[in-house]
Amino acid sequence: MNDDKKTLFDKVWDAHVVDTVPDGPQIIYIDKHLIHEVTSPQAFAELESRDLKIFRPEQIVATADHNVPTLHQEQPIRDELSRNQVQQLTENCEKNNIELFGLGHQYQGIVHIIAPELGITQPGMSIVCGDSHTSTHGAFGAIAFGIGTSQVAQVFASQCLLLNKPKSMRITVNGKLNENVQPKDVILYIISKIGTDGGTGYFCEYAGSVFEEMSMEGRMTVCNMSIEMGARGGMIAPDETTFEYVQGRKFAPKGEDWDEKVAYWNTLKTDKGAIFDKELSFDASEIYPMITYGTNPGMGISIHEVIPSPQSESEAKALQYMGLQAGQALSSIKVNYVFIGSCTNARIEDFRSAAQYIKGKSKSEAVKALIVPGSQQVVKQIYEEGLDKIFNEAGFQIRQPGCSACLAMNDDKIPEGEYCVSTSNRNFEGRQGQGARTILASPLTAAKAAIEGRISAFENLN
Ligand SMILES: CC(C)[C@H](C(=O)O)[C@@H](O)C(=O)O
Ligand code: SF4
Repeated sequence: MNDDKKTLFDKVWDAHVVDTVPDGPQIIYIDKHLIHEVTSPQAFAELESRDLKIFRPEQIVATADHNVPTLHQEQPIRDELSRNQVQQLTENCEKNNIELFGLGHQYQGIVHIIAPELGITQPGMSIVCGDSHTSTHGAFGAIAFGIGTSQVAQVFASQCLLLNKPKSMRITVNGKLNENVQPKDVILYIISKIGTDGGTGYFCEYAGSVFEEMSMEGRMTVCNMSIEMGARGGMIAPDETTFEYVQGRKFAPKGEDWDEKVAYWNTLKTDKGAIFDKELSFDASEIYPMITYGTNPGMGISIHEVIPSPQSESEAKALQYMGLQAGQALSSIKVNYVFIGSCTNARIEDFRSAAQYIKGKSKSEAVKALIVPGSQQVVKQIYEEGLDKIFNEAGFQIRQPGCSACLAMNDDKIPEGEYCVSTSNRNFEGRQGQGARTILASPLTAAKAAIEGRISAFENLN
């Protein structure tokens, strides 16, 4: 074993170890704690019941995203449960001096979209949130992962977590991506190959030319879905692309502090010869635009393939739920909804790529098409760049920021039995509404499905 050689994960982890239980777990310091309205109330209540104070409120950032409506956010929330949760978050933040970007705030949005865009997410940090898609922030070379509500309380009280170090895994993708392949397709492809438990027990580093050449927003899309292959989190070594993205953002380091940070961040790379517990590699040229046809994100195929035969009872059940049959062509599915949004794909680049395709076209009459920006800042960009006109002219509806139809926790639900081509990350039974049928895809593929009312391959594949 090459003990002196460290992985990117080791370097960031080791820098956060406060104490080690001999042959046991370690106490890890947490730099940033993100919270939202769904998983924080019980943790606040626990602290209160034990008469404990929030240890470092200045390291916590809150937003309201999961159950907020995406229409008329300026009005009181109609749904009682949602209204109470959002109200409770506001009260808890006020009481405990926690920065809240709540409804109506210029920085409000999906927690995994706002932290990076505000420069809160930085390389080398440890970041947690009571939310599984916290893995998104790993795109910056941070150790970022979702935690349960009792751990949220632990971090509130101590700014630390007691953790066992996960195993290490590296996924390398080299080569040149095919035309119309987006970062979403890369991660859907990986999950279709390794399955939804391929990363279980591991923290995954993505390496290779494909990720090196990818934009920060694309890297976030990839890391976001690490959790869907079972990994604790995913990360990508910070580089010039990362620094350029972070520099100048509201909470990014400035002046001398910036130079010092960049010097440190430059050291955050896996050493040559460092050993991973598991290594996988894929060839970029084999990746085509992807879609899912089942009820887990691993049930994915290239867009020009037909629905495969089920390999297990659960796959057969998934096909039944989806109303699909082995051998069926994707083009025969009548698409009812298209949802471009969620913490996977609701950043400006996602909307730019969709708008570029949509420009001058009209959506199919059979399709309801929703554009749900990930944050107020993304909304602003959409209007500044004139993308709103493209979407409106094509018959797409632009909503206000929130998790929206990614999960059926707010008003944006897909009706039973209907098909939704969605840029979100989960296609579980009932995820978008009871009986709703979710087909995961990239923003570009989703935009195309909205125009055509069906799923079809891009020209270069015909
Ligand atoms: C509500 C929250 C706990 C949940 C998660 O942890 O991921 C949600 O964000 C999701 O995507 O299912
Ligand atoms: S957008 Fe979807 S996946 Fe992301 S945090 Fe919200 S509910 Fe979870």
